[in-house]
Amino acid sequence: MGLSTAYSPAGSRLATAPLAAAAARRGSVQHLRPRRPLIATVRCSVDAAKQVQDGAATIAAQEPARHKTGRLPRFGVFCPTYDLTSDDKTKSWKKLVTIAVSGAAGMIANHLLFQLASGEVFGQDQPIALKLLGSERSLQALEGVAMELEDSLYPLLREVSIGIDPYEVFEDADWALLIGAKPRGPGMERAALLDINGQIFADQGKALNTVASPNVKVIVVGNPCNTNALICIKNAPNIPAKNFHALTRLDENRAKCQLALKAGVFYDKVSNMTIWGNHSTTQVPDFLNAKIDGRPVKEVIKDTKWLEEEFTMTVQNRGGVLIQKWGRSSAASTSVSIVDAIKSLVTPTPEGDWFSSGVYTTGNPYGIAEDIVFSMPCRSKGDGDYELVSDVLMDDFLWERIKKTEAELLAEKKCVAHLTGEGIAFCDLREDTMLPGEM
Ligand SMILES: NC(=O)c1ccc[n+]([C@@H]2O[C@H](COP(=O)([O-])OP(=O)(O)OC[C@H]3O[C@@H](n4cnc5c(N)ncnc54)[C@H](O)[C@@H]3O)[C@@H](O)[C@H]2O)c1
Repeated sequence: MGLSTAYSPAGSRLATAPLAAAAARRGSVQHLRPRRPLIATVRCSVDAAKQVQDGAATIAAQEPARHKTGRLPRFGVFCPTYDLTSDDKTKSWKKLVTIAVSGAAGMIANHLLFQLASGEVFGQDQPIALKLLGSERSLQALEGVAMELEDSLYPLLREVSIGIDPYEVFEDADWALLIGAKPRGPGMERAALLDINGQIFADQGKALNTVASPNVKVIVVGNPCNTNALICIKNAPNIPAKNFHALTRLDENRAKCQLALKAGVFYDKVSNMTIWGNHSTTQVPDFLNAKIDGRPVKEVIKDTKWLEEEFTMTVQNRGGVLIQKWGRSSAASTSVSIVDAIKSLVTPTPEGDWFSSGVYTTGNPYGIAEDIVFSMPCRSKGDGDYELVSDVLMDDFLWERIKKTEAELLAEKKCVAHLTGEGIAFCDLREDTMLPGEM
């Protein structure tokens, strides 16, 4: 397939010139770039690929350099020298799409990266470049991930690079899938988690603002994902707020599964499933608007008590129960739901249906508080953008619960005021609603 491997030495190519160009494109709002980390991004470049024609020769050739610099060569980072227009099979492929993934050495990414590289997400004519962001601690593991990608011979995977500096890894990204976050340690207050992870997403929002494609689409997975997405939005004023999503698709998929099981139908018969609000136990799986085989759920499942109590609680607590059983948070099904979330934005939503995503509330037609990230029903033409669905039913049961999850998000917002430029944080989270998927 003509992929040639470039084992480029760590720190060999710093991104100062491209960064300046990206900053110039952006115009006025600039953020001061934080201190460059000690280990710079290992970037894929055709130059680097040309340096080496043969992997064994490369390693041998780099040994002296390694001894001189004390740095190890980075494995798994590659870019091709192969010309895509040179044979019939690849001639009709689309322009390369650059996808940045944070937390790339983590459990969710370990599934997701291979789904992305296979063409399952963006299509079999869409070549991709993967730019993997890890923490300093996970850099070596990141090399292992990159090596596995390389060894999988995915024809559509044109480049892999790794790094720990978001200003380098997010450069020119068309998509940013922000998975990396710190898990909550034993005894850690939820407010402390909001602060620690919020700081990560403030930094990453600034980096996206400065170096990513101006129309980058961002999906925030790391928890607490709604508030992390809000922090990103506030730190990336040059990117439309509409481009940011917090992942609630896993909750939607869980809700569809439970309804299908109860109704005794195949899961693809369940449509119009909305998760409202926060990706936490206050989330609201909406059985009022959902349909089974085109009919309102309440016409098919007449057991209202089950819908209001068991169904709702099962969906809300699914992540926590899974952790108890599995000993870790959901990874494979989360990855599948990220794939679903992206596909929902790049393919037209089937007529009459919708999907759930945590999106920015300003201008929403439901009367939900403005300026938070709230899961709501969306439709897309398949162009990466979405519109909110306006024709939804509301009743007292649904509205009461929507207000509860809204109150939680407004309280979370106050906890991170120092990260959104809105003054001094004041954190008064009444209940500790364990986040599905959170350790
Ligand atoms: N929204 C959802 O539906 C959903 C579902 C499941 C899990 N999650 C959340 O996703 C996150 C990741 O889950 P996981 O199972 O992959 O965790 P994991 O611990 O296996 O992986 C996280 C990775 O992120 C890295 N990391 C930490 N800080 C980073 C930073 N600043 N930049 C880049 N990388 C960083 C870590 O080194 C680690 O490799 C968690 O916050 C989890 O709660 C969300």
